[in-house]
Amino acid sequence: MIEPEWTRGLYAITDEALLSDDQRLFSACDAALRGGLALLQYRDKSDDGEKRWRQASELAARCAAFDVPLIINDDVALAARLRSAGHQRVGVHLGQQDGHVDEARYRLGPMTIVGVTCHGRLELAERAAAEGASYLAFGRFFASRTKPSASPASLSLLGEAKRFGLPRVAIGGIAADNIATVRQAGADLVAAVDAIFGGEDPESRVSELNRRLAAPALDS
Ligand SMILES: Cc1ncc(COP(=O)(O)OP(=O)(O)O)c(N)n1
Ligand SMILES: Cc1ncsc1CCOP(=O)(O)O
Ligand SMILES: [Mg+2]
Repeated sequence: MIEPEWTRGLYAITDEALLSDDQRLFSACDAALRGGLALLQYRDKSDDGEKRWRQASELAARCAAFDVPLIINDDVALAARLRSAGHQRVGVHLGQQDGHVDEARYRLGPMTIVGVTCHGRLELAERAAAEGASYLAFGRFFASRTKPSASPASLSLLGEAKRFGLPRVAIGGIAADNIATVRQAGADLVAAVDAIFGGEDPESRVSELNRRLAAPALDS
């Protein structure tokens, strides 16, 4: 089977503190998309529904121009609304408290990308795979400025999770100096907030991360 484009590479995640208004958010995401992303996630933990709809719809259009799927963090209803508005390549990322894969699939359609947080636990990955997740996200692997409270995960998990046959995402404190480590350990996708949006010039940051990601993993 030919793997879809989105199953390997860099996965950028937005942050409302780093990208605090529409102009910053859209220009940083455009720059990151130009640098070369496999996926972009809209992660906004506010409860401002009007802002979330406005920003997510604009990002969905921008992602479509680059043929990159947009993943909505936490919010199946927002993803469903975007899909109803014609944004077909919109998926969702679910944490352990964010709802069930089968319900998300029912609302969003069978081909939708539904990613699941598995922290550092293979039994969560096993369950998510059985429920029909599209990818399994593990982490955090390093200290994270964005989410310092995230529980730590061990790198060996990435190799062990190969048996589920789904793209493995590594997240948490990943930057230019450690991205090759998670790739070598088996990550198919590498997710990052701060390393992409935590400073100037997301396009160069993404290009540099992609350059370092290009080394083949030991298990592929
Ligand atoms: C790709 C990816 N992996 C993990 C997470 C974390 O999801 P969750 O555990 O639900 O925590 P919040 O992001 O909602 O704070 C993620 N968002 N994306
Ligand atoms: C959402 C999330 N879940 C685990 S770590 C993390 C934050 C990742 O951000 P950063 O790449 O800045 O560590
Ligand atoms: Mg969540």
